[in-house]
Amino acid sequence: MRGPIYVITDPGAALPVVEQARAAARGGAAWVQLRDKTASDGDLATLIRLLLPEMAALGTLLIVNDRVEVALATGAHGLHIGQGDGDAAAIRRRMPPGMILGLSVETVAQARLIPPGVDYIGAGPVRATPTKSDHATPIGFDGLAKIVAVAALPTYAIGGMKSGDAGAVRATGAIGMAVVSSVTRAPDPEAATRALLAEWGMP
Ligand SMILES: Cc1ncc(COP(=O)(O)OP(=O)(O)O)c(N)n1
Ligand SMILES: Cc1nc(C(=O)O)sc1CCOP(=O)(O)O
Ligand SMILES: [Mg+2]
Repeated sequence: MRGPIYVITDPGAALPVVEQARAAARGGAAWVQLRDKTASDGDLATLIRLLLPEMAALGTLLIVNDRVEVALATGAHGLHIGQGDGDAAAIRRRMPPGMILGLSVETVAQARLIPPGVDYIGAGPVRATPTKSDHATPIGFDGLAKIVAVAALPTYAIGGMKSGDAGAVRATGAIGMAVVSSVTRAPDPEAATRALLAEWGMP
């Protein structure tokens, strides 16, 4: 199984997205997700093609948020979609073998309906967060534990996750945490990633 720290980039942070991704990978993030609602498909594809070999060399998976066509065209390691981003089963059928598909899950009811072919879920928001203005109702750690139990898939906690949360996340059965601001808005994103990893008992 993949490591516990999943970093999602933020074009609103001071550091350029490309440097956020590099810092997270150097710091030991198992996953980096490129999330930019406004970038053109062309610019996003250029960024993915630049980062893919760098991420692969560091053992980090590069995941694309939302953009099915861009993820497929660039050969990204994976794609992350939310409940409103399309039919996961239909998208899976278009993906080559080995490409990773992640799905957001906000409720136990959604967890019961995860189609085959989803590789992992991001469950949340655990806490309310200003990073995603349209987030669902926060589920807390209790809600997270219920989703983990029903989904029976590798689960990353998301939404307000920060230093000090590793124990509570682990207690729910989730395998890690997905973070935006805890890393991308830290003074030193590489060190912040490393510190989160250390809290999970990873070197
Ligand atoms: C790992 C992970 N989990 C959840 C999300 C949220 O996806 P979604 O609900 O589609 O919202 P947007 O990120 O598209 O605003 C995620 N991106 N990553
Ligand atoms: C991208 C995203 N998805 C969420 C969900 O609940 O599905 S919460 C979120 C933003 C998480 O940002 P931060 O780590 O800064 O709180
Ligand atoms: Mg989405």
